[in-house]
This record gives sequence, structure tokens and C-alpha cells, in this order.
Amino acid sequence: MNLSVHSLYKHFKTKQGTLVALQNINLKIEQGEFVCAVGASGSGKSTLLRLIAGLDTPTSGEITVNGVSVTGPGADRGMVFQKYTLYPWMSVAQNVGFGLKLQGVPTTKRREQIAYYLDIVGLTQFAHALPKELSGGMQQRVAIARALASQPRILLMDEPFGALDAQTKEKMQQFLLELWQRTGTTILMITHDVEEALFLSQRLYVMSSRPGTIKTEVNMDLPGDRTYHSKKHSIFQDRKEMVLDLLRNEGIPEVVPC
Ligand SMILES: Nc1ncnc2c1ncn2[C@@H]1O[C@H](COP(=O)(O)OP(=O)(O)OP(=O)(O)O)[C@@H](O)[C@H]1O
Repeated sequence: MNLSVHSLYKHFKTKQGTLVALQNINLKIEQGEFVCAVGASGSGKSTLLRLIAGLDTPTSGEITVNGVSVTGPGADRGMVFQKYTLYPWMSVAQNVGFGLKLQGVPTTKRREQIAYYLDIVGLTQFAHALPKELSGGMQQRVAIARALASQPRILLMDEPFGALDAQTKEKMQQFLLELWQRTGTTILMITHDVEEALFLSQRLYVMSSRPGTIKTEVNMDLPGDRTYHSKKHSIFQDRKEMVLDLLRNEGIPEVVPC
């Protein structure tokens, strides 16, 4: 599996004129990689992910998965959004199995898949609960299980922990890292949280605002296993300073001369 984004542009027509949301985006993600794109608000992160998911079309440029052009949504790309997008009237198990049902997966196979992915996210005992009976972090784990159950080639995550409190967010980051190590799923996650991006990814793209471009690519080759202690490592701290410096002048509203 590889995901390739080549010379991608996205313009939006607004009342003020044409807004260049993305300008000449080029990136590549290989099988099994965990990559983050980090940028200030308005740098086009969500637009980029929506284009890769096939939920919107580029103005120009090309996105391919395994060499095949993306022309719309597909089961090869699983999506997890910031806000919990579970169906409130369905049980946890029904939510996880929803995509499989749409794909026509037979009941027995579907049950097996649901049980497997509920186990992966540690929610087996909540299979029959309704989403409202779960905490925010648990609901997001159901959303991740649902996305994984369709066995996508790549998991696309749009600020998945943005709505969680600080402690739950930390636990979910650790959980996602372990899940990635166990399953080898290819992940592209966007976030405005620099520490989160540095902690989770093997590689990250730093995006600039107005227009959204890729400013630089950073390798996160931290020594040893990643735990919360990794954040205290001097390499981690140096990279954090570097990325924060790059972003420091971003996201400031344009000044209109008087
Ligand atoms: N459908 C749309 N029509 C017009 N402008 C849009 C549309 N979608 C996004 N934009 C504009 O494109 C730019 C990039 O938006 P986008 O939501 O992708 O940024 P972002 O980096 O994800 O921001 P945030 O972190 O705040 O979610 C913004 O200036 C936004 O106003």
C-alpha cells in the first residue's frame, strides 16, 4: 500500500474571491507508516484529509492509493473524525459492524470481525451498550474499531482526540500507538497539537497557512520504545522547539493596510 499526493491544489470560491486552501501539496506514505500533518488553524489540514478521503475533489493535482486515482470515498480509506460520529440508537457492536453490513459481509463473519475489533480497542464488555453510556474516550475507541473493521488500507484521522480532556487524550495517544504497533495499520493523522504529532508519528509534515503548503518534513527517529518518558528526551524537545518555531508566525490574521 502507498498513498501518494502529487501537486495538489484546492481553491474555494468565497464572497471575497478565490481562497487558495492548498497549494502544491506533495506527500507519500508507505505501508505501515504512522504519519502526522500538523499546522495552525486554517492551514488546510481538514481540506487535505477530506480530499484524500474522496469527500471533496481537488482543483488540480492527483491523489493515488496503490497507484489508483482517488475519485470518491472508498473502503480502502477509513475515516475517524474529531466529533463522535456513532449512531446513538445503535449498540456499540452494531456501530462497529455498520460498514461491514453495508458491504454485505455475512452475519457470522460480521460477528467475528466485530468481536475481534472490540477486543483490539478493549471494549468487549460494552458490546451491547449504547454510545451515550460510554465516556468520550470510549466512544472514540468505538469509532476507531468501526473504521478498522472494514479493513482499510489506510486510516485517516482528523483531530481524533481534539474533543477530549487532557488526561483522556494522553491515554488515547498511548492506546493508538499500541494499536498501531500491534496491527501495523497505515495511519495519516492531522492535528494542531505539535506534541501529539511528534509523540505519535514516525514522520510529520508541517503545514503553513494562507495558502496551505507543506513547509517541511520532520523525521521522528526517537531511540527506544515510545512512552511518556520519550517526551522528555532531548531529541523530542529539540524537534518540538523547531516545529513550534516554524509554526510561530503561522495562523496570524492578515493585516489589512489602512
Ligand atoms: N467549503 C469551504 N468553502 C470555503 N472555504 C473553505 C471551505 N472549507 C475550508 N475553507 C477554507 O479553507 C481554509 C482551510 O480550512 P481547513 O478547515 O482545511 O483548515 P484546518 O487547518 O483544518 O483548520 P482547523 O485546524 O481550524 O480545523 C480555511 O481558510 C477555510 O476557511
